[in-house]
Amino acid sequence: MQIKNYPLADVVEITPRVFADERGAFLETFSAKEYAGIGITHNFMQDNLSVSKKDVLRGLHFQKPPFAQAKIVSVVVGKAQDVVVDIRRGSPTYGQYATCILEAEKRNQLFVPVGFAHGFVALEEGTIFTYKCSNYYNKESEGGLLWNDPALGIDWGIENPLVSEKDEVLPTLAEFESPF
Ligand SMILES: Cc1cn([C@H]2C[C@H](O)[C@@H](COP(=O)(O)OP(=O)(O)O[C@H]3O[C@@H](C)C(=O)[C@@H](O)[C@H]3O)O2)c(=O)[nH]c1=O
Repeated sequence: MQIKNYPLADVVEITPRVFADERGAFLETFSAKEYAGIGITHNFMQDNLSVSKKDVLRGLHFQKPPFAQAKIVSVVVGKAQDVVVDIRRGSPTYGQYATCILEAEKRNQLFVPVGFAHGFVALEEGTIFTYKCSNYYNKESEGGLLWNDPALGIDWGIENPLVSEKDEVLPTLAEFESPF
């Protein structure tokens, strides 16, 4: 398992060890024991999967406490540009973002801590994005930030993403009060 730290504290990219042989490949995508060794001690309660057309952008999302979620995100088919924004009040990197290309071929994962807004854009047709969540979905606890807020200045790498109506009306950083 390879670990890469990011400039935003607690965000970690994990690349599990892949055992390749003449049949194909095998890897452990999660092990509570191994991940606890790098500080990820959450009790993961829900696994999600989404399928996206090329240029679909989902985000930026989070759930408010007491339904806040840490996530381990990855791509099993295709490729996505993943983005996390630090919304922890008092954090030295509040309002800053980090980005990571998640690729089925690389098998890499990103750990998204509680206190981050999360989104991604699908870079290939039929991108299948999977993630583990440390809390259950709770509709009333949904929150978000506007993906193209100039104050965030996120370079999504594409011109005209396909964004849901719900995501087009999320607040900007200036309009928003972080629950974290
Ligand atoms: C997230 C979620 C959605 N749903 C339902 C609600 C809705 O009818 C349908 C689609 O929901 P959304 O449009 O919110 O799906 P989506 O835009 O893919 O939402 C996801 O975006 C990424 C960036 C994240 O980080 C996730 O945590 C999640 O917020 O699925 C659930 O039943 N359970 C869930 O956990």
